[in-house]
Amino acid sequence: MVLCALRRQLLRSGSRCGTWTRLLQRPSSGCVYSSTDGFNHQEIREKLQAFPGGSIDLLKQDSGIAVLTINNPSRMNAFSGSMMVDLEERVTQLENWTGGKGLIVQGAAETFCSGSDLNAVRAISNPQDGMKMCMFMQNTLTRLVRLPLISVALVEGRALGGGAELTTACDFRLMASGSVIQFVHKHMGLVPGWGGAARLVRLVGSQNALKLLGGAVKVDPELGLHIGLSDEVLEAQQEAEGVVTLLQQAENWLSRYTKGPAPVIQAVKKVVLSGRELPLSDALRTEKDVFGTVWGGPANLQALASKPKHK
Ligand SMILES: CC[C@@H](C(=O)O)C(=O)SCCNC(=O)CCNC(=O)[C@H](O)C(C)(C)COP(=O)(O)OP(=O)(O)OC[C@H]1O[C@@H](n2cnc3c(N)ncnc32)[C@H](O)[C@@H]1OP(=O)(O)O
Repeated sequence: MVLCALRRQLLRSGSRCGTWTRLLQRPSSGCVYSSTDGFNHQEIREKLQAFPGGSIDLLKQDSGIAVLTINNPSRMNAFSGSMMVDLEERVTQLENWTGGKGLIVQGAAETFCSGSDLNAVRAISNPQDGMKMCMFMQNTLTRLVRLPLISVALVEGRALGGGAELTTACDFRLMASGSVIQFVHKHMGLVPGWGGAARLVRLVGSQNALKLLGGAVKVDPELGLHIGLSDEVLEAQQEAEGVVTLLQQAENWLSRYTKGPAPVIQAVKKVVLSGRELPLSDALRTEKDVFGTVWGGPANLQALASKPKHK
């Protein structure tokens, strides 16, 4: 669906790869659904705002790593309607962050996210509203995936339903010991609708995805590592100066991949993203375009002047 929509968009506008490059530069235009699909962005925003509670908090740090916190602890960080709108706004802020390199998505109060707020879900349980919410969240999470930042979901406690789907919208998942990712949709008489199934298949393969969705399997850190859903298990750590929090551990893990100037790290994410999402010939052309943005750039010239040895 994502690729089809993307290809439709590319074909509509002529030069396919040039357009994809523009999408990478202005990812907010890379939504899956638009008015041509009958999607009325303003209408669904207003509907969602009618279900308030909680917040999505963004902290942009000088290190170039931002922390996005799903914050609704009294409901195990379930997504209220206003939090869905908040998330979209935070993603817009991140798209415009020229100095950004990395992103950590976490839940408040030692748990990740228990999916949609069931109170809001009950109120919009008719098919029309459900489809609108689904398109809104797919657009937002697709834009999250396509941020030019290397992203990590820090999973502590439970990531259930839409919370499990959110973890798949990040490049990496770090699972704290004792944490669980569970696609509980089947138990709710549903399938994922925020793009989580499509992304899961790409992450763990269709066999594993069928098992996780069909069995509503509880994925603990060990199973997560085994099937490639999780990239690392984080344990509570003690250091001479005190406890190293899970967030600090996640930042240390991510900073291995975000050292260097923002334009170079963003270019890294863009070439990997196009390789992940596009057919090979289109991905190669995009890689050429992104290469052109760093070739002869300040970091490249500085590296050439310093006669580097990569020992
Ligand atoms: C398309 C829909 C789909 C999606 O978006 O993709 C979904 O996400 S549907 C939602 C899927 N999630 C769930 O079904 C989670 C249901 N909740 C639970 O299973 C449990 O609450 C828990 C998350 C496993 C935690 O259990 P426990 O530790 O025993 O705590 P409590 O049950 O007492 O929860 C504390 C408090 O939080 C409220 N809560 C939890 N999850 C939600 C939620 N998704 N929506 C609304 N409220 C939620 C729970 O009701 C408790 O509130 P109080 O009773 O007022 O204390």
